[in-house]
Amino acid sequence: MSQSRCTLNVQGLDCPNEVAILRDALRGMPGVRDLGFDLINGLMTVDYEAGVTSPDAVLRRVTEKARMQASLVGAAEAPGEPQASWWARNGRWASTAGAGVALGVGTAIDWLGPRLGADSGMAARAAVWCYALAVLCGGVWLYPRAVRALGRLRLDIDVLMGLAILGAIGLGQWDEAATVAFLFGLSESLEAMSLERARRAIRGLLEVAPRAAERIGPDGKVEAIDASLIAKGDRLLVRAGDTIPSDARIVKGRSGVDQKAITGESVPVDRGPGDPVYAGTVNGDGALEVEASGPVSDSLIARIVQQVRAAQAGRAPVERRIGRFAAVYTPAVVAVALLVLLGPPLGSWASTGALPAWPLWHEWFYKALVILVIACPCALVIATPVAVVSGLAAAARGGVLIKGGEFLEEVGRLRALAFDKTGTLTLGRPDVVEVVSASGPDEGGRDEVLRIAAALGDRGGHVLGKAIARHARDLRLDVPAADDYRAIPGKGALGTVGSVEYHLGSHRYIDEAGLCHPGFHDELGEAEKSAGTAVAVTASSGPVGWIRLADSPRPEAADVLAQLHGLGLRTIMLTGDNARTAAAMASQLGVGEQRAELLPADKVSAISDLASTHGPTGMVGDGVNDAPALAAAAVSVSLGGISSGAALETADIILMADDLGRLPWLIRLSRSTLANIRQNIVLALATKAVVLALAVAGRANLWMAIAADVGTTLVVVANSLRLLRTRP
Ligand SMILES: Nc1ncnc2c1ncn2[C@@H]1O[C@H](COP(=O)(O)OP(=O)(O)OP(=O)(O)O)[C@@H](O)[C@H]1O
Ligand SMILES: [Zn+2]
Repeated sequence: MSQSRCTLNVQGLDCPNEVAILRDALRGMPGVRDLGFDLINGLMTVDYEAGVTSPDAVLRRVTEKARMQASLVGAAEAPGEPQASWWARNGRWASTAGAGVALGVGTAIDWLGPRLGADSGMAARAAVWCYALAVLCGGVWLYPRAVRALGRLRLDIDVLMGLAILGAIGLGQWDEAATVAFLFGLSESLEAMSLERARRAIRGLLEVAPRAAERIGPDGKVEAIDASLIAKGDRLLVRAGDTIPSDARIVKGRSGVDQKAITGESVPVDRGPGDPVYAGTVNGDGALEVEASGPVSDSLIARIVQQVRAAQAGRAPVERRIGRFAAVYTPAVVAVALLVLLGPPLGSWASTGALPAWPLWHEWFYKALVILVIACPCALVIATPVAVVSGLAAAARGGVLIKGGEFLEEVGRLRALAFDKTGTLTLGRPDVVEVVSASGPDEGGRDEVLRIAAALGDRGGHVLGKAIARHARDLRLDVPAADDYRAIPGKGALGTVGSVEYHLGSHRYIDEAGLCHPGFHDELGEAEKSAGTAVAVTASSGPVGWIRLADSPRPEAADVLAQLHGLGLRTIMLTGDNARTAAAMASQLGVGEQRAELLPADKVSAISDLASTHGPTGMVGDGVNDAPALAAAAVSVSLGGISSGAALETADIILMADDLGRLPWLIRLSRSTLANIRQNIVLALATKAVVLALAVAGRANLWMAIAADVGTTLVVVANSLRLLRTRP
């Protein structure tokens, strides 16, 4: 039995209310493991045991038990506009408008009737009919849901509003009941509208790949096809200025390609035959002929969109905390309402032995109704998901892929950031700058050192070894094959060349292996003072020579580090390189702190050590050989998502471009998201507190309470959507 996942597009899934209904409907269903909800896109993901249940069974359960319209969404396919009926799309507005008109007419009759000399009794009756109509229209969506929620013994917004309307009618205040129904309908319509806007904005951000493509047939004829039909190996024509329809390799042509859709940076990158290009990126001035590397659904941009969707569906910790708060908040406010309703009469009963007369009850009952309305947690509950989703989408557009709301949240809380040196702070492309033979300064000795080092380097995947092998080949030396190759991570490597065992590695490594000689030791020590990294080459009989390699720092690194310091973060460089080289690089870049000569396991313990001294510590690496340290950090960031598939898998956050430039922006984005959530919560709570105080004092009426609730919800959503406009 295997774990599978399916996604359902559920109509009307935009409030925590529906989440509760769906959870109830699927509770206890055999084979259903876990549910995820994406309120912005109206999606529900279901993790289930294939073989025990199926997507169709889940879908049936949703339509039958939860009575909600739903459809299955293919994994790769974008959940496009749902095929909704006119009523599903415009029903809310229509019924709200109906309620508004009825309310307006009722108020007019109520007010003008007697003044125009009509029979006041008749005018009042006519007005009540209008109000009743408004109550009916404004609440058409509400009543069935309220009844269903009551059936499940849930006190949700629908029940609270239903009670408020019913209560007002019970008090004979038809005008109030009508106002509540109308305002509630209006709030739902406005909320649905602003969520739909958010939905569209996010879809627009992420769905950049074109839907059409031009395929070149074997006969050379060009045919227009739907992008979804592209298969691996198809020849495609990409005209100048066109968006590239799928990930591909260039066969013919040369052009500047704008990779903004993926990296967030609008700089044309020169691309020619053999180079990869990606779906969603924009071709410059040259026409290209490319060979598709797979269907559009496998493209990098599709994977990014899927990741962002999955991240949106997950719940950030703040969101969970708010959910827990709301679970306490609503019952607490309802308790206050009961207290306000029952406190005074019970008090007077205790002192006089009789319950007060009805007219007195009237006032308390009304107060209690107002408080019930305040008990709605909607503005509070919606505050976080919209902010998080907007933040995730803004990040994706800026070329930063964040795998979950929790990481977006966490990265703003970091106190320190550790960086791997090679490939992260440096370009990771070292060049050989000096070769010295232990046997003397003649050319033949130097070539021998290079040939042996290259033979070993060729066998392994270490950047230094590979750089040496490349250098030897550039010099047209013939590099022998090494046997019995073995790498010792963080130290070096050994192997036999022509039946002699050789070692290639750090000075520390050959010292520890007892392969160093006093004179060589001092010379190598001197060499280590110069820029770069010196690696020693030794045989079991003694030193052969050393090779010094230099790696240049990333051009943006110093500036990025300075900006991070400006944001109050500590920066630490972690490296396996020797202490001198590390110190030189650290001071050149302005890194706050550095730790050198670390073995891979030391990097992991360095992370936990930093976390205990500085607080939450993140780690930035290239995802190639620093996976354990990345996994140990509070948040891991890797760079170069566009050039290395590995980077996409290993970290929580991926800078798609092959540079560090977005790092300070990411921190700022995360902090503004957190600030945004805080503002929303403070605003929602403050409005509620004010209205609650007014209500208890008898100074608030129903429409005020609802208007405050609706107003806050709208302001909160609008405030969150501001994050979408955060650009690097
Ligand atoms: N396969 C190898 N070939 C040559 N030298 C090696 C090899 N493996 C390790 N070394 C030596 O050990 C040192 C530390 O290696 P390690 O791989 O931990 O760090 P690094 O990749 O150079 O730097 P960083 O830790 O910043 O990524 C290197 O500087 C090098 O001197
Ligand atoms: Zn030594």
